[in-house]
Amino acid sequence: MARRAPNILITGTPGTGKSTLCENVASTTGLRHLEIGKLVKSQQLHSGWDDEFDCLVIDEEKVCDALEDQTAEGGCLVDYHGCDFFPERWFDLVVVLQTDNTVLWERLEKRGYSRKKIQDNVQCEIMHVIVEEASDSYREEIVHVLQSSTPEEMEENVERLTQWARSWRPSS
Ligand SMILES: Nc1ncnc2c1ncn2[C@@H]1O[C@H](COP(=O)(O)OP(=O)(O)O)[C@@H](O)[C@H]1O
Repeated sequence: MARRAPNILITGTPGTGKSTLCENVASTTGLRHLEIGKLVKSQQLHSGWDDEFDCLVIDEEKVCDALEDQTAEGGCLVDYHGCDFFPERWFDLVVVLQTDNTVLWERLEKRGYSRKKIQDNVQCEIMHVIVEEASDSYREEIVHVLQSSTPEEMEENVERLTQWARSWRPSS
């Protein structure tokens, strides 16, 4: 079945601005913002708490099952800090957000994360973990890495994705 609207994956380390970008693009384009972290909690798509990493252990299969119908229809903005377990066929565009390490540290501190959790996430950003995951999981031509350290960059990213979504046409 052909999609009527594009599906976009917005990924990146926690704190890089995925939710903010998605909320803005959802309001300019009408695409649906699917925040996987919230869905995992509200629909219990996990297998408990990981004490070491201080987060829920998501059940990737259940998450994919829960999203299958919506992604088949199209028009989804999927927001998650990981990207290697979604079916490749779901997405027309994959955006990886990146943030300056010091800026990211401050954002995560404001969020009240523990020192260890901040260090783990900033280390993940320094090592380009999500960029590599996206490059390993999707075709090179649909993966775009965008900077998200300043409000100006956020504005540019919203504009860019809005234009991209508006000019997208289903492939025949
Ligand atoms: N490009 C940016 N410039 C300035 N502040 C930003 C930017 N991106 C995100 N923020 C701020 O950083 C915090 C984390 O953003 P959020 O969208 O929740 O990140 P994520 O969904 O990736 O965890 C929020 O307070 C948000 O306003």
